[in-house]
Amino acid sequence: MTAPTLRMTSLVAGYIPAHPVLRGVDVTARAGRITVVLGPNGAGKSTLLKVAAGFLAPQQGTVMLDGTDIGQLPAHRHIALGVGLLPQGRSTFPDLTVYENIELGGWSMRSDRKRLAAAVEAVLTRYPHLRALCDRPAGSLSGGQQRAVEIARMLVPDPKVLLVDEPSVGLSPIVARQVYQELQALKAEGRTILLVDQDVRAAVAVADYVYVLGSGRNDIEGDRSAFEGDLGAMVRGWLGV
Ligand SMILES: Nc1ncnc2c1ncn2[C@@H]1O[C@H](COP(=O)(O)OP(=O)(O)OP(=O)(O)O)[C@@H](O)[C@H]1O
Repeated sequence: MTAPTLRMTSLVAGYIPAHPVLRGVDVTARAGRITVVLGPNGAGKSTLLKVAAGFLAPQQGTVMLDGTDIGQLPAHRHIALGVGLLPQGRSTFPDLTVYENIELGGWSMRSDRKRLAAAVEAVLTRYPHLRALCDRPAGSLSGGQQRAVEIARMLVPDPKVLLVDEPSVGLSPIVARQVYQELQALKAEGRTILLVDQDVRAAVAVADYVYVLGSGRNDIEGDRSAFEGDLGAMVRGWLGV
C-alpha cells in the first residue's frame, strides 16, 4: 500500500471567524507513520482533525494530500480520496445492528450493492469476532466491542489516511491496549495515521513523531525518543497526567 502524506500548513480554523481556534498550525502526518498530536483540553486537537476530515474548512492555510489541496473539499470527497475519521466518543447507532453500523462506513458506495457487500465482508474477515455479533443492536455491545465496530466502519472504504481522535477514552486498560495495537497493525500495512490523544503515555509509545499544541499554536515537537525521556515528563506534568 502506498499511502499519502497529509501536510497541514499555516492552518487558521474555528467556529467563529473572528476567534479562530487554530491560529497558524503546521502539522505533517508522514506516509506510513503514526503522528501524534498532544495538548491540553481545548487546545484545538479535535478541530485539527475536523479540518483534516473535511468537516470544517480552514479560514487560511492548506491541507495537502501529497500534491492536492483538499482543504476546501467537503467531507465526502475526503472519504473518496482515502481519508477516514474515527471520531471522539461513542458514534455507533445503538438501534441499528452491528452489520448496519459497519455498512454505513460504505455510504459512498451505496449505489453499488455488490461492491459495498464485498467491502463489508473484507472488514468482517479482518475482525472475525464482529461477524458473530452482526445481528445484534450495536447498543447492546460493550464499550470495547462498540469501538471495534467504529474502527470496522472506518475501514470499509479502505482509507489510506486514518484520523483518530482519543480512541481509548472510556475503555478498560486491556481494551485500550488492544486499540493501540490495532493502530500499529494498521500502520504496518502502510497506512498514514494522525492520532490525537490525551493519553500521553499510550500515544507516545506508538508514535513516530509527536506534536504538542498549546491554545491553537504549535508548541514543541520531535520524534518519539525526544518524548520518552525528560521532555515526556515535562509534557505529562504540563498536561497534569
Ligand atoms: N462545534 C463547536 N462550536 C463552537 N466551539 C467549539 C466547537 N467545538 C469545539 N469548540 C471550541 O473550540 C476549542 C477547541 O476545541 P477542540 O475540541 O478542538 O479541543 P481539543 O484540544 O480537542 O480538546 P479536548 O481534548 O477537550 O477535546 C474549545 O474552546 C471548544 O470549546
